[in-house]
Formats: sequence, C-alpha cells, structure tokens
Amino acid sequence: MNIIPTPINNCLIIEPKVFHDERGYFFESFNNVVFTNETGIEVSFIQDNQSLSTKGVLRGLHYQRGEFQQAKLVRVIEGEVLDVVVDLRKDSNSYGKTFTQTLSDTNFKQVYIPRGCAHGFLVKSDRAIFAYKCDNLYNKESEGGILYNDPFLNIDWEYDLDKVIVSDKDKILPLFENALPL
Ligand SMILES: Cc1cn([C@H]2C[C@H](O)[C@@H](COP(=O)(O)OP(=O)(O)O[C@H]3O[C@@H](C)C(=O)[C@@H](O)[C@H]3O)O2)c(=O)[nH]c1=O
Repeated sequence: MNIIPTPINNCLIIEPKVFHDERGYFFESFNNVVFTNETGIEVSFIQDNQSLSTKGVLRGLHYQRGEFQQAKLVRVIEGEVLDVVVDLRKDSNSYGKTFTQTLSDTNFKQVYIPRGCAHGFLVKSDRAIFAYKCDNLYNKESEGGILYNDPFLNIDWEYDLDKVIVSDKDKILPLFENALPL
C-alpha cells in the first residue's frame, strides 16, 4: 500500500496493493491495522455508504458539523469520478485549498478525507458506484454544504458544468464565504 500526501493537511491518497491473476483481482479495500501503521492515523469507521450515479452527476460539496463531523475513506467500485476535497479548517495551513483526484475501477485509488473538509465528486463514466467509510454517523441536522461552482474555490471539475446533474438540495448550497461553520 502506498500513501501519498496531498496539498491538504492530513488528506491522503491511498494506493492499495492489488493482486491480479487469471481469475481477476484481489485487494484489501481496508485493513485497520495496516491503515494505522502506514498513515499514523487512528480512525474508527462506523458507517459504510454506497451510491450509484450516472454520467455527469455531481454530488457535493458536503460535510457534517459539530459533534457529527466525519472523516471519510472514499473509493470507486465501478467507473470513474473526479473526487474533490476542500479544507474548511480555519486553523489549517491549507484552509480554503481544494484538491482533486481521479478515482476509478482501474486505478484503485482511495482518498482519506479528514474531519473538517468538504467533499464532492463528479461522474465521468457512463455510471459509477462510489463507496466510502465514515468515522461518524449521518446526521441530517448537522449537514453543511458549499456550492460546487463557487467562484472563490474555482474548482476545475474537468467537465462542462452546463451538463452536470445536481440535486435540488445541492443547487442551493451557500458559497464558501457563507458556509456554515464546522
Ligand atoms: C449521506 C446519507 C444520506 N442518507 C439519505 C438522505 C437522503 O434521503 C438520501 C440521499 O442523500 P444525499 O442527497 O445527501 O446523498 P449524497 O448527495 O450522495 O450525499 C453524499 O455526498 C458525498 C459527496 C459525500 O461526501 C457524502 O458524505 C454524502 O454527503 O440518503 C442517509 O440515510 N444516510 C447518509 O449517510
């Protein structure tokens, strides 16, 4: 497993070791002991989520606040997405920075997103199955979000934003400067 730092504090790219043979492939998508040893991060994941999206679907940018902040370990089971992380931690030297990474069923990459970051992704393939672990439970009242095309963040989604499919909830998210505090 390779651990690659990103421009966002404590946000890491994880490249698992994949064993290919005549049957297909095998890899450990998560191993708590290896993860802690290799990253130095102790995290206890307590919820797993999975979503299916079609091409052009953009989900995000989402985070949870207060006692329901979430660290996430995200990956793609099928298809390809552009994954986006935004640092919302005011005491972080990467505050306000964004990081983008292609995740796919052929590069097997994962992203570890620490608490205090917003997250989103845009589907590039015909469909994508996205899976992630969270270290805190979903709590509707604690949801926060930022508009995907916020001009200050100026995220390059590498896609025609006139063609994205966004939920009604995500279309009316606030700008970065008005985002609800962590
Ligand atoms: C996220 C979530 C949603 N739900 C419900 C609420 C709603 O009725 C339905 C769909 O929810 P959403 O529209 O918020 O789903 P979605 O837009 O896929 O939300 C996800 O987006 C990505 C980018 C993230 O980072 C995740 O943390 C999560 O916020 O599922 C749960 O029951 N548990 C959960 O953990």
